Amino acid sequence: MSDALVIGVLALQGDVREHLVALAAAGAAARPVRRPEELAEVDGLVLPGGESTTISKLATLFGLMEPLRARVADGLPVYGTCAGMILLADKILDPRSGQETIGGIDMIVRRNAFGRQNESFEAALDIEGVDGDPVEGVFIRAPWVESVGAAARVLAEHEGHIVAVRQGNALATSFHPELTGDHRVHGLFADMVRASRTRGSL
Ligand SMILES: NC(=O)CC[C@H](N)C(=O)O
Repeated sequence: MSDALVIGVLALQGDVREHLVALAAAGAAARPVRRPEELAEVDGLVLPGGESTTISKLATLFGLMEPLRARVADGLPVYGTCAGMILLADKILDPRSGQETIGGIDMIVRRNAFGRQNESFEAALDIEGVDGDPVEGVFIRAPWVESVGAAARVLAEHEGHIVAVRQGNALATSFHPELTGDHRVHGLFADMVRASRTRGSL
């Protein structure tokens, strides 16, 4: 494997390109992931925003669901935004019938909890692990986290609702930092990937 930090973006549906740009700005070699062979080559993976039911159906169709579960269970650093957060939840409160998740974070997520598309909003958030000014969070039909298990750490809340969580190598946010040009959250994730790779090579 090369020295560059390779971070993939699951590219089945959703705002893939914006994450590729944000990851490159955070110093990673960013590439789309559509096939199991591509998944095998990355040091970390972003699950983008989009429609979680569509992404999960396509992941099953493309033969990616089981490899994704296996790699995440094996400690692959992974970052899910919005629909990606839903995919990382061990449990969804209101799943569509047949909706599956990858899992990885012991949390219960409520889909569309912050309302519909036309109720989208931005909010300034203090996020543990991100220094400096608050991060401008963009919420689009966003989920929130109803509750987390003992192993999961809450990194940010908005109006009393949990909107950022980390458990081990898995990070999830209800909002979309890839849409603002502020790449500090992607930088936090790149640091997680770097740390995990260093540990792995010791
Ligand atoms: N912006 C988003 O990713 C929306 C997520 C969408 N509401 C879902 O359930 O997947």
